[in-house]
Amino acid sequence: LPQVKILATGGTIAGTASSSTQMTGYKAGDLGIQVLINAVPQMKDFADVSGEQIVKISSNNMTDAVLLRLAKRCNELLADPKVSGIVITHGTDTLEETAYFLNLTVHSDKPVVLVGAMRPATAISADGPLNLLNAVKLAADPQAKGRGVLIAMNDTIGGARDTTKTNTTNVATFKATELGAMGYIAAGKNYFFNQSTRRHTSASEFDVTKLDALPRVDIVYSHANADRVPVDAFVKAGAKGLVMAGSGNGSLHEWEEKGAAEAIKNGVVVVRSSRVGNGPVTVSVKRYTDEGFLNGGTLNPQKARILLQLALTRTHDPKEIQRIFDEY
Ligand SMILES: NC(=O)C[C@H](N)C(=O)O
Repeated sequence: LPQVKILATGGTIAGTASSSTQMTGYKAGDLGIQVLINAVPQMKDFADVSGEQIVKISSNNMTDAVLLRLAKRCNELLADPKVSGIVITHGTDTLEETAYFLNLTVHSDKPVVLVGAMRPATAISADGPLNLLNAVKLAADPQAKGRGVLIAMNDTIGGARDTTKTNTTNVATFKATELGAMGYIAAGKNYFFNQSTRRHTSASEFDVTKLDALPRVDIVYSHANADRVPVDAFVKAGAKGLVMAGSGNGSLHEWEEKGAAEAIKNGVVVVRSSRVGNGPVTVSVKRYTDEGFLNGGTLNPQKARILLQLALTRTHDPKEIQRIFDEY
């Protein structure tokens, strides 16, 4: 049987509540990985499974330090020819960020699959056990090789780059709304249809082996009447980069634009992204390009932040960073 390692970080998939009907206000990350493995003995028919507890957190509390630990551990484990794939159990709130981070920092074609749950382990119709079984089968499936980091949730295979959490509580929350799912899990099988054309895993230039911290990058959310106060505060806090969650095609209020343009002059790298959720942020108003703003493409603000952090570990040259945003 293929060897699949499960790295556990907590989340609702390991969450417990005081009754089977309690779907909110539960304790995320309560159960250890062995309890989750014991609850799904069916996994043993498909893979030789063993677990490792990395942290036990609700994923809204994810940190750069844990991301780095996960990437390093994945690279170590996948370098072992005996290991076929990795599953990471994770809270759903920031699962897409961890998935994209690993998509850029794991240098292997072997499958790495992120999985979580929307209902705690103690809930009626808990979604965790089947999601976990699906994730392990996907990590053991040679078809899943070379596609970048995957997300297995609700019988759907999502790609790390384009999949996002779209609903606060529903089990059908992970979607790549316009770019689409990579595939389905149906009748016990994995079916692949789509693939990302962007660089990832083995083709990625990012190497975190020697890093123990990441550069500070903050997200500024645009809105009517937005001024420069958040930009100035982040710059003062030491931000090396900013992602602007602009309106529409990365449009900024002229008041916040002024602050951000000044930050660029002082060496902060500023990427325009969008709060809209679909479509590329492109060169729009020529002035933005003249002021040195970079275009975030189709990455949502939280993923643009991850890519900008990694880009800043390699270069501060805006041209190079725009090249990175165009390729990943
Ligand atoms: N469904 C979940 O997993 C939500 C939880 N707060 C988490 O992200 O850890």
